[in-house]
Amino acid sequence: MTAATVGQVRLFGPGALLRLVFAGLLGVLTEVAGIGLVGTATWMIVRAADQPPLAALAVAIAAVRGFALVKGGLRYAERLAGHDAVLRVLADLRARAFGALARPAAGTPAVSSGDVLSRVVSDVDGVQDAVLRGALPAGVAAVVGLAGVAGVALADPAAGLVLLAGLLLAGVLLPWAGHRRTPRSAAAARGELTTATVDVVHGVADLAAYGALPAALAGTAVRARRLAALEARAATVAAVTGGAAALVPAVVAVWIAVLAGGRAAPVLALVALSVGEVVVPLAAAAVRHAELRGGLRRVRALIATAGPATAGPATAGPATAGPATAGPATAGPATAGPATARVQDAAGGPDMAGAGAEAAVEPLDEPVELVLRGVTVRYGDDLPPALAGVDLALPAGSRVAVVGPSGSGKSTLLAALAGRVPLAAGTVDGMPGGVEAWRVAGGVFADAHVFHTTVRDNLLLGRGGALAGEARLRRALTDAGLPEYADRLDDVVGEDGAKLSGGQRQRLLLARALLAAPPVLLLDEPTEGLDPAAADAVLDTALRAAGARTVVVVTHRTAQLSRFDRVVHVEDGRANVTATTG
Ligand SMILES: Nc1ncnc2c1ncn2[C@@H]1O[C@H](COP(=O)(O)OP(=O)(O)OP(=O)(O)O)[C@@H](O)[C@H]1O
Repeated sequence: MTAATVGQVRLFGPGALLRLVFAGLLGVLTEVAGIGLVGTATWMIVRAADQPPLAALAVAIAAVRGFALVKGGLRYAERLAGHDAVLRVLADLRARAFGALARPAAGTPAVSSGDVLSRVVSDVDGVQDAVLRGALPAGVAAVVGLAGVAGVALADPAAGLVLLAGLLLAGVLLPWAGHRRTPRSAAAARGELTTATVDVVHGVADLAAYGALPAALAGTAVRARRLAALEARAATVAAVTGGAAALVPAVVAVWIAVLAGGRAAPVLALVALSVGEVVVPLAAAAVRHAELRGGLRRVRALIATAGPATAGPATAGPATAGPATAGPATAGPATAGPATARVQDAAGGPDMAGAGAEAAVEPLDEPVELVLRGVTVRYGDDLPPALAGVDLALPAGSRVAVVGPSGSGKSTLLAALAGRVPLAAGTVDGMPGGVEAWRVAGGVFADAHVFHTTVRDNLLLGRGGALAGEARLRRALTDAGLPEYADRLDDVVGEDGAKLSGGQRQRLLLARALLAAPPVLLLDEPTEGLDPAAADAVLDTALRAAGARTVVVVTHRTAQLSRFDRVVHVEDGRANVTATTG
């Protein structure tokens, strides 16, 4: 998808444009009624000072009443028409955005669900602001401003010139300056933040299991602060330019009052003030438009990825929902990912050094013997125990297979060893003092998550985010049976490994666990998704790579059992240990 292709995507069709023009026309009439009201009322007050007969003021009195009534009615109609047009545009845009997501054209790059959330919700909603607070008021201001200048100039050319100068300053110069000074990257920053947040929420168990949660939260906080800083800057620019613009009509009115003199002066001054008020909101609207610009482009880019079947509903007129085959939608947050040291540096927050240092851990090298005594785990008071009084010794360096029917408690046993579930009764003895449980026992759990970031960053989670030499990363990948990614460390793997096959995803998780290398390596079905021969080969290399560490593997493959010293049979939350002959 080229920039030109994206640029050609129309956000609304001719039908919506007609409705918007109608709303704009009502807006112009509303403002004219307002200006007429102010002008007539001022003239009437000035004239009343001469104490003329009431009949001389009758027409003016009727006109004031008429303008006031008409203005209220027109304002209501204008709001109705404007919102109706915009809400139709939004409904249509959402349908097209969902259509593009449901049936993307061939070759469309994947967008993370967090980023999609940001595009479909806040970016599409931004169109409402862009139209109602930007395009419509700008159109109305242009027409009313020109008509106002012409009217005032007819009565007093010098006053007309002053008004023109004021309108150019408040309605063109200040909005232009505000537009230029507003940071453009807020929409992309918002997308990055939602992507990172969704990733952290989905991967929170893994982040906790590898002790990387504080760093990930710190990284997300940095993105949040960055977005807040961009929004604060935009708000400051809007306040400064909007405040300056608000002063202009008052100065213009005083100037015209002095310039015109006589009875016409108050009428001209107040009419000029009313015309000036129409352009004042444009300064804030320009800043808002600058903020929304990135979002609007992202919406266009998303719609441009629609496949041929989703050329949009009949009313949409998306002329170019054509073949989109290359390039990411926008400067997308493809590598938001968990907060590793590298990502944090890029984000540049002040507290990142601390978070990175906290994350820098080396694997524990001491041998550990864990012993479970009477361990009972319950997931709810009214539920039967998932583990019921399990006794199990895991000598240092032992190789233990855990087998049993589905739902028998195998994963819960691993969770108990890793300290991931509270024990209703019993103890896990042998944990070295002063060391977090995740550094002693960890690995691949049933709910393991692959982060929407690079292969490298996914592996580094297994080192608590600490930088590891490329050679170690490559060896972990090779040991886990994923050598094809040894030279692709910077490939982004998609949301929860969407760009990997099921088997590759599993091997990436295994590589992460091998790199973390805790003294007790827990692997919950690490070769799931591989064919039997590949599963056996990967298990062999993984067991070899684990060296002197204890390895506990949940497996359904009885053919693999000969590789273990002992087999734990789990049934209804109870464990029976048998030694193997292999
Ligand atoms: N978070 C949870 N909340 C409630 N019940 C749970 C939870 N996790 C597991 N259980 C229940 O605890 C029991 C043991 O589950 P566990 O996941 O340990 O079994 P498993 O042997 O690993 O199964 P599988 O081989 O299918 O993965 C099951 O009855 C399961 O329904």
